Amino acid sequence: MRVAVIGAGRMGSGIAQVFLSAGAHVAVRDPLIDPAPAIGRGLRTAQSKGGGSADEALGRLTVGAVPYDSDLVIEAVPEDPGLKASVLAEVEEQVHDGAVLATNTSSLSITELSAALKRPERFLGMHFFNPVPVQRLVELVVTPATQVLEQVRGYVGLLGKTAVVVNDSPGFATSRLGVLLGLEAIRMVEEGVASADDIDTAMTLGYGYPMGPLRLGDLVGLDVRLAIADHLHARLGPRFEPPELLRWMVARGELGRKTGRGFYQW
Ligand SMILES: NC(=O)c1ccc[n+]([C@@H]2O[C@H](COP(=O)([O-])OP(=O)(O)OC[C@H]3O[C@@H](n4cnc5c(N)ncnc54)[C@H](O)[C@@H]3O)[C@@H](O)[C@H]2O)c1
Repeated sequence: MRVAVIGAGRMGSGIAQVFLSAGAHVAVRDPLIDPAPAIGRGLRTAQSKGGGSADEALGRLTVGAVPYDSDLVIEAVPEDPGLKASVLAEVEEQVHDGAVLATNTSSLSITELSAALKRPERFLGMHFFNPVPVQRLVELVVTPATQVLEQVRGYVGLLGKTAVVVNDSPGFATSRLGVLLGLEAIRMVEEGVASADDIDTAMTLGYGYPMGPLRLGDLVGLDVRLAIADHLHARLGPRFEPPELLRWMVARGELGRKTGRGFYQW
């Protein structure tokens, strides 16, 4: 199979790596960085854990042009609707009519992005999670026009990952539920119901979550959490209104692990 990945940052290089590991030919296009070193490092790590030959897989990587005969093109450029729409429209012209186009957006409307395309029936969201080689879920986000779901479900199976299917709606399934839980946990700290540590322990030991919602917020970045909450608040209404405590922490630069302080000291 032939896959093209547009944008080779954190997500694009991971997506390229897992398709190479699954035996695909992969072309990667990024105007700013050479993706080969990061992908090579990822493939060598996978090899050391029992994966296939990194050198053999790297032999199937090309950098630059998107091949006309690509089966699947995955866009992973920054989260900017105008940039994504123009990249998708441009690449649609460069591949054959039967190619599938996918976006790795984590928050934008798939329906709105599909307005830029001539073949919206061959387009959907393929939401991978970070780090791509480790995370087992791919959220497939479809519009009423999408006709390539079963084909793409097969591609996810080739990667050894699990697909869930979500109709295009704000926050898809993952952010909508994950952010709601995180916001309520912050409101509980704000109201003095319990400490951050006790709220997280309640969910890890009581409900079997691998990580509590406040620790997860610190890892994701509280500024990122706030931006998603603002987006969902605007689209889905008051139940996503960000708590004052979250705004206040972000304003003070308490963003979680990346600044050394959030609900925890890092
Ligand atoms: N980082 C995450 O945890 C995560 C998780 C799921 C989804 N996403 C989504 O994945 C997408 C990419 O995120 P990321 O974290 O990899 O970003 P990133 O900033 O690490 O990488 C984006 C890459 O796109 C490149 N780029 C910019 N303009 C381009 C163009 N016109 N053509 C080709 N490449 C171009 C940049 O040079 C950069 O290397 C975003 O839509 C983001 O919302 C991110």
